[in-house]
Amino acid sequence: MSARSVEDHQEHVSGLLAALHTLAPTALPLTEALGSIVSADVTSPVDLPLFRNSQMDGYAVDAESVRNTPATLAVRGVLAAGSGTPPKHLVGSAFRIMTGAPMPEGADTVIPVEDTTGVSKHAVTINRGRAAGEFVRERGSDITAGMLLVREGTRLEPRHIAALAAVGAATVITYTPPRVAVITTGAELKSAGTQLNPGEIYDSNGPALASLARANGADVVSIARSTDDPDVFRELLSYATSVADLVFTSGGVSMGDFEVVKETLQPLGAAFGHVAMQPGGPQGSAVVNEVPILSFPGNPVSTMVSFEVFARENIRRAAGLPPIASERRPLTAALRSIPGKRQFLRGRRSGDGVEPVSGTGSHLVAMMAWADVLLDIPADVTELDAGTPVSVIPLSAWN
Ligand SMILES: Nc1nc2c(c(=O)[nH]1)N[C@H]1C(S)=C(S)[C@@H](COP(=O)(O)OP(=O)(O)OC[C@H]3O[C@@H](n4cnc5c(N)ncnc54)[C@H](O)[C@@H]3O)O[C@H]1N2
Ligand code: MOO
Repeated sequence: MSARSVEDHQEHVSGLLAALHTLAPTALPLTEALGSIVSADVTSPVDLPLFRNSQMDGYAVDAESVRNTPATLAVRGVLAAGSGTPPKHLVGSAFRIMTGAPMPEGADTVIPVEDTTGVSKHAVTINRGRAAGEFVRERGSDITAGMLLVREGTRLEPRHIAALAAVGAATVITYTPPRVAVITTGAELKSAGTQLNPGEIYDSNGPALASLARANGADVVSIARSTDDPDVFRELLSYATSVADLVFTSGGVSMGDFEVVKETLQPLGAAFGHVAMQPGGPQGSAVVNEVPILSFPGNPVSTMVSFEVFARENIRRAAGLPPIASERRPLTAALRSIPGKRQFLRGRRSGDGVEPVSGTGSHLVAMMAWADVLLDIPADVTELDAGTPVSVIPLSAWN
């Protein structure tokens, strides 16, 4: 691959990842669906309430018969919630009725038990009348069949689960999170929490890429680390492509003597080259066992910026998440930028503006933790005065 602009490489990567957008949706049992993203509008198959029922424990009557109180009425029976097909109401009589019980056909009002005096099992005195319709929950007064219940793109919260359950949906159709595998490379890498020998460092790209993928809706199915031995890398790659829809690698793509990613993937038809950006210049991509591989440079900031610029929006779209829009904010301080490369500098929102928070070095992983945006500086810009509006890319996946 010859040198490319960021836009050209974005287009190339989006082409490689096109299959992520056609993953078949998943039908999830409601009890497992919390937090998943609904992949198509859900309309209600039924009216809610399903039938006309009482809002109170009391007596179902017709309003007309209790207009003048006190009024003593014959009680024809007791209706509990779940009590089946409702009986017919006879004008001037009452049924004792519980909250949620179907209203007798023809009754139009419920008198709460507090407003009555029991005379006997078969008679009641109503002490206060009510207007027709009071304390009656009409069929369909919440939602009617065919109305929109949950919109496509909704992240399911408990209240959505409640509504779906209420209309009798046992499952909900959700986006299938793309499965992502991460392979970091480098003989110098150890896991956090272990003892380092001289020259070794902790692997931050594994946790970084895995959590970036997860935060943007992916299902991270494997995180592995390879030495610089091509056989080890090949084996990890073979496993990763058997379980994932997309594989990220980090490191081993530049000009050194031990570039295991490049060495292994190039014979398989991978493209390696330079993208006119900093950080994240060296980039590789391949398709192995029909699975797209994105090979990011090993420097920690380069890896994270590569994810943000090339992978994030593709994963979000596949997962059903909305895009994260860039913002325009005035710089709080002047800055300089390298000519010929699009710069993604680390910045932090400050009031309505944005301040640069780090040097340009792509090893400055701790400084990046202070940033909440990337300042997106075009390739042809070398100097910007304080107050100049710049495009900024939010880093947080959670809004
Ligand atoms: N002669 C040249 N050297 C380099 C060039 C170049 O154009 N000519 N480009 C530089 C740039 S820019 C970058 S970015 C890096 C990319 O190098 P690699 O992708 O081959 O990455 P490594 O050499 O494996 O590692 C680079 C750096 O990052 C550290 N690293 C690697 N993996 C991890 C990890 N998982 N966690 C934390 N840190 C990691 C590694 O120790 C190195 O310090 O190449 C430049 N060189
Ligand atoms: O392209 Mo590298 O990412 O600048 O350090």
